[in-house]
Amino acid sequence: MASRNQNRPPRSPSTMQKKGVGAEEIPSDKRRRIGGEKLVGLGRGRAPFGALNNKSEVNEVSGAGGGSSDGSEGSVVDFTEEEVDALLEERMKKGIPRDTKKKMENMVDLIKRLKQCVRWFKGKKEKLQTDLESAEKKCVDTENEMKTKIDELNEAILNLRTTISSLEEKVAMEESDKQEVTECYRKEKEARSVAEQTNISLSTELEKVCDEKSAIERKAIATEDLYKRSQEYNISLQQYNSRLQSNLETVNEAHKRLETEKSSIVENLSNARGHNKALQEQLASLKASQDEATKGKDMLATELKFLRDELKQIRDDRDHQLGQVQALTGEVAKYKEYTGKSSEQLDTLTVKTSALEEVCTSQRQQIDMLQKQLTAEREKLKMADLSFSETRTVFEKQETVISQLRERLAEKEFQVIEGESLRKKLHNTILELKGNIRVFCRVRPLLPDDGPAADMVVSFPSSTEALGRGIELAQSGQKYSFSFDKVFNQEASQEDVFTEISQLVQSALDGYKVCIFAYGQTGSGKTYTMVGRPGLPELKGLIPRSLEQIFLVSQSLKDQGWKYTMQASVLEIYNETIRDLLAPTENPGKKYNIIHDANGKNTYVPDLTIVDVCGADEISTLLQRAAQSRSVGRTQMNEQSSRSHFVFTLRISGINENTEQQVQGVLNLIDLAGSERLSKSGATGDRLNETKAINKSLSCLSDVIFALAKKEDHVPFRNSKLTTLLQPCLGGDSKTLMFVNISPDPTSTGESLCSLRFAARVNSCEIGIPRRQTSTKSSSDSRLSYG
Ligand SMILES: Nc1ncnc2c1ncn2[C@@H]1O[C@H](COP(=O)(O)OP(=O)(O)OP(=O)(O)O)[C@@H](O)[C@H]1O
Repeated sequence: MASRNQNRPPRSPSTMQKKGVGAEEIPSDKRRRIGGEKLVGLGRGRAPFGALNNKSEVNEVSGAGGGSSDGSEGSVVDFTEEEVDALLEERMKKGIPRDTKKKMENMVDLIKRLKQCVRWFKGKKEKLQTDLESAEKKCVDTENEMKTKIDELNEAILNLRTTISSLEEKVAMEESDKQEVTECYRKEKEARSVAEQTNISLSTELEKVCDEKSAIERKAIATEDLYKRSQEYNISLQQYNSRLQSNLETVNEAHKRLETEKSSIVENLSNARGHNKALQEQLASLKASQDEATKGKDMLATELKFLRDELKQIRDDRDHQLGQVQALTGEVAKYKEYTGKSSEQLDTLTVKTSALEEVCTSQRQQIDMLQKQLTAEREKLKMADLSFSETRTVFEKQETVISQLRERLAEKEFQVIEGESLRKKLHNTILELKGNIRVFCRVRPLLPDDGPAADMVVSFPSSTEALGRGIELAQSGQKYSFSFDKVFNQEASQEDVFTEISQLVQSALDGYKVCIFAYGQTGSGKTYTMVGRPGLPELKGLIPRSLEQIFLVSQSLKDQGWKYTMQASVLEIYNETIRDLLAPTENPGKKYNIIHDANGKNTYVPDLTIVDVCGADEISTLLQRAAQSRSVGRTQMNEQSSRSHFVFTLRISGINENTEQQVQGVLNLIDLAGSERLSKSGATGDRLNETKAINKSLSCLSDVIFALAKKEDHVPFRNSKLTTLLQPCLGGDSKTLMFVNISPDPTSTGESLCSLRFAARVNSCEIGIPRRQTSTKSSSDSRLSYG
């Protein structure tokens, strides 16, 4: 503002007059300058003006002013514009008086005042002239000054422009900074609002925590004492634990030893059995030869007796004939003495005698022969007796060996039973130590429809600690490593996989709830793992193999007094609806509910078909029936995709007649529906709804597992049919195994990564300690439960 006033040229008084600027508009200092040095006379200057209007006033003023009333020209009176105008118009206003004298006086007075006015004007003009000159000079000076100033200002403007452009740059920079800052601010604002919310919730929590803290503090005092005692107890527990650890190690070693011993015993046993069999056969043949010998001996004895009788007869005959011969000889002598007889009679007698002698001789020979025969037979008998006693000794020896072997066999069998129960205990201890949910991973081989083998995305680490337990997945140049309880590569056969789970399956016979389920994306090999390929015995899956083992072992346990009964049911959960896959007739509208018993430990599905099964062959028929009824569909990922969760349940009731012990085990074998993202499944319409239902129930399953792992108060079992059904199996006291099936197809890497991440989280869960279901005879329930 100051510079603008400096630049404006000063207004000349004439200009001011032209523009009709009133005296009151002129600043007082300027008015004084207009009055000049005559300011003192301003009061007097008004006198002529007053005189113009009022004559008496003029006279008074004239009197006071001295010589001015005569119209002397020396004095200068100050006029205002109004006074000048009034002076000029006075004559017109007053008109011309008729009286000439008066007229003259007025005229003189007017002329006087006009002269005074003219003088004032002149003085003023001079003054104005001087002022103008000085003003012009000033103006020139000011102009020069202005020019200099303008130059300076131009220079300043240039400088300012440069400054402005640099400032503009700065402003642009500042603007972008500002935008960044605004963005940061917005983010911070969001973060702040989140933080505020967190803060609020934290405050609430803090309050709660404070309350809890005070409660805890109160408790802490009470607990402190307890703590001290606990510490002592803890120390003793630690000692106990270390003892247990060392015991475990020794037990493990003992177990290994027992295993080796068991295998050698089993081998010995089979050798002994073979030997026993040979001995039995030998014994049987010896018995047969002994029988033969006894028979021979009896025959010889009979023969001997017969020979003896015969000999006696012959001897009697001989004696008789000798008597006859002697009688005849006496007679012959008598005849010869008394020769009264004819020579013919003598000849006859001689012939008779010689015939008798011949008979005698032949009989003697016969007797000799018979005696020889008798001696030979006696020899034979002796020999037979000898061999009989030898055979008896051998037989007795063999009987001793057999009884010894039997004793050893019984001993070994006892050891085997003990070893078996130790195995069960150790197996359960191992499971408890590992946590009762375990995860096995299986990678299927590349199929012809998969991507090229060169792009293999799955690999298996070969380091000692990760061998058979580690898996690596490559995605976008990054490698993700996972580790599970067991990892099966593409080469693992169905039998290899089953061997690893056979112990777990067997514990269903020991009275545990066992749940094995296969999880994975569509086409990753879940059904192959669980069911296998029908019609190809070597490709049978876990379900048929498990059931075969259960029946085989249940048969072998008969020797120990165990009797088992089994009931099977098969259902599927399709779009959150239960379907009975063994129902004799199709009943599409039928609704099946899931019911928990009072303590929540057992779950039932009333009206579900339950089949009593006695052998593995029955099971395969049931599985075929169920497989035919199962809902399958086609997805982009698998031609025959299982669109439902398939649940096979075998309830096992066992009773030991020797010990009165009763066990109730449950084996749940589940082939879950494929877990794939909606985008990847390519599903639309009904298939889309199916996929949504599948994903919902699988996410419910993971929610339940994680809630259990975090030991949350509320576990959302009821959020899906699958988790409601499996509540007793997942709820803690069952043995659970999850198979995560992986496809090596490079296009499935994303899905595989999701599955592996889920499985890794499950693997880190501990959901409780498995409990054996034992009961007395009376407390058993005939309904089929899922846990
Ligand atoms: N270990 C394996 N060895 C050989 N072939 C396999 C193996 N695992 C899976 N396959 C084959 O891969 C294909 C897909 O397997 P499968 O049907 O079992 O997958 P899935 O996970 O059950 O799929 P969905 O969830 O869609 O039912 C089948 O042709 C199957 O025979």
